[in-house]
Amino acid sequence: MTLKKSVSVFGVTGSIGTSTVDILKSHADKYTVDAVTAYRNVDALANIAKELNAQCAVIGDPALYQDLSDALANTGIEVGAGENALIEAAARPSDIVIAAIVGAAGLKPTLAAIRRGARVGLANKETLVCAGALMTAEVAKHNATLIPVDSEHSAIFQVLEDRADSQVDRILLTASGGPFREWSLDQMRSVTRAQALAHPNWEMGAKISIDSATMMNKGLELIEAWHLFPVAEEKIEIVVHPQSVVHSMVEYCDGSVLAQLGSPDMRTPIAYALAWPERIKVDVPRLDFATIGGLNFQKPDAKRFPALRLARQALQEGGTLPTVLNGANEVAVAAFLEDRIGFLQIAEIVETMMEKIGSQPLTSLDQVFETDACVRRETAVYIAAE
Ligand SMILES: NC(=O)C1=CN([C@@H]2O[C@H](COP(=O)(O)OP(=O)(O)OC[C@H]3O[C@@H](n4cnc5c(N)ncnc54)[C@H](OP(=O)(O)O)[C@@H]3O)[C@@H](O)[C@H]2O)C=CC1
Ligand SMILES: CC(=O)[C@@H](O)[C@H](O)COP(=O)(O)O
Ligand SMILES: [Mn+2]
Repeated sequence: MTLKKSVSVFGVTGSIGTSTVDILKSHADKYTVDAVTAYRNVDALANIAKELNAQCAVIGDPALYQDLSDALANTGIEVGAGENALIEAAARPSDIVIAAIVGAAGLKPTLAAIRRGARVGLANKETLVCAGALMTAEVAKHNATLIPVDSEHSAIFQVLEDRADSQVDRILLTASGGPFREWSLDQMRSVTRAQALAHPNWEMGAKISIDSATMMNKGLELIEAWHLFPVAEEKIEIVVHPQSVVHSMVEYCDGSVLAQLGSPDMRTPIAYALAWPERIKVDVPRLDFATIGGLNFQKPDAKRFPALRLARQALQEGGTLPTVLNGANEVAVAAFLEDRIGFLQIAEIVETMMEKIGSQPLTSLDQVFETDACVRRETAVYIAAE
């Protein structure tokens, strides 16, 4: 009989969070649940905490402490609220932490889990974009384990094994191209919020859906891949693959290309991060190749999707530039979702902030937090003045 593993889920009310809940419920013989967290969604958090028999529930917004306490009264579930409570929850001794908070808000709790040597299933790509080198150094220092949950990075992780950089010729990061893959720049000028949120293949939270539509998601994933896998930046290529069936590929020095394929359903990579190095059964739709018929691949269009160029520039220049790119993008995406700016302005604003703020050598995590806060302030001021 194998011992059950305890799991904490940060961002449990979100798209990745609820897919994780689904797997944990169907494998209750293998996993217990320690901490679950959300930001403002008290009712959903309380219901999930009760359903999973969690030990502890934390709400990010400190003003909602009493609401959560009331919702969990007489359950025996510990309750916390605010950023420090999120960090404390990550420091609790669960075996596995699924890091699925959206945006740079996920950085500090993820860091706390890494610092106690946990296994972290990382969905929160912004953590690696903002502070990749510092985070991977923390992983090594504390003997933590980082398992990518992002579908492309899970694919690469599954086919890369422990190959040395010298044996890898290319990492081929696949991109759906998003809802505007075939739209002209003129058409893209008047994109609505609803059109941008309608991803062709994946059901995801609002922020990453907009990132997919601008293809900034693939830019963030380029930076994420570079931090996760030991290859030179120029060996990471982005290829548009509209079906999102091939989740990414690795080309080796002998010409072999290994790919991981599957239905576009995040329960597969989440389950892999939970069960690694084993696999567990997941009830996802299976691929029917005869019905799919064909798989297509094409070059991304850097003119219509400037976010790709900006992300590669941030990766090449390094320092705090990826932090600037990420912070400006988060603020611009929020402004687009509130109908305060147009779709094409998102990348324009990111580019302006990268030029305005520039890059400093990366020295400490405190510097990352300060840069992130400064970029957010300046981007908000810039948007308000536009
Ligand atoms: N969705 C997907 O398929 C994929 C997502 N990812 C990455 O995973 C992460 C999560 O994405 P997704 O699940 O789509 O996002 P969602 O918006 O669906 O969920 C976000 C979660 O984070 C919580 N949250 C939001 N803001 C804060 C904050 N300031 N402090 C604490 N918690 C917060 C939300 O709580 P509340 O509900 O209370 O607001 C919610 O639980 C992102 O980094 C994304 O890029 C990667 C690959 C695929
Ligand atoms: C499911 C997942 O991993 C997302 O990051 C997805 O890849 C988004 O699709 P795009 O390829 O359109 O960015
Ligand atoms: Mn992805």
